Amino acid sequence: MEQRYSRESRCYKTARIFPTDVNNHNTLFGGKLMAYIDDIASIAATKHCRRAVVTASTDSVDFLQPIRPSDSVCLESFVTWTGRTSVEVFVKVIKEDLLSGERVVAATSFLTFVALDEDKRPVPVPRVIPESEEEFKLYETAPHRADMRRIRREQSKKFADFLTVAHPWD
Ligand SMILES: CC(=O)SCCNC(=O)CCNC(=O)[C@H](O)C(C)(C)COP(=O)(O)OP(=O)(O)OC[C@H]1O[C@@H](n2cnc3c(N)ncnc32)[C@H](O)[C@@H]1OP(=O)(O)O
Repeated sequence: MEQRYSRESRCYKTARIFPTDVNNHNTLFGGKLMAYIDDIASIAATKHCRRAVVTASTDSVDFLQPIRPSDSVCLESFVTWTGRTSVEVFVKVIKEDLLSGERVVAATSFLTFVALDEDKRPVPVPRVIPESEEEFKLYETAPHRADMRRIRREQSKKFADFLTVAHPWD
């Protein structure tokens, strides 16, 4: 079975916070950060699988600290765990006060991507191998998150079956 190190999927993105990126609290708009997260996570997933991938779920996004226009924001992303055809990707968001240099973890996120073959069907992915302390911690705790995802997915499907597809104006 093919395998790859977590570091082989690692990628980074650093950005300034522009006036058009902030909300009415003058902090980074959550939707903007989520777009950055999905973007960088999809790159990490693709680097690991070297195939087309789709986002199956954004499992969690925890906004831990507000990000201000005086900060830069640095996102780091890598594959932490693999199922048969899916990969779990972790994104760490570090904000840095550009004048003082102080850095804080401002947000964390887990996402699941599924690799697809040429016919858009799920296809097996290479196994991931952790190396650093952080990668091991994320790898060891992943089966629990995968169980939670499976339960949530089943609940989601049942809930979707219950929901009406009628438009409110029908
Ligand atoms: C990069 C982008 O912007 S993509 C755009 C947004 N994403 C999309 O449009 C994807 C829409 N969804 C789909 O196409 C499908 O639901 C797929 C491809 C994600 C899954 O297809 P399914 O037919 O349900 O596949 P299947 O049941 O075989 O599951 C395949 C894998 O996906 C995982 N999976 C499926 N749905 C979810 C979910 N909601 N959350 C987490 N994992 C999931 C399964 O656990 C399985 O993983 P495993 O093989 O590692 O055990």
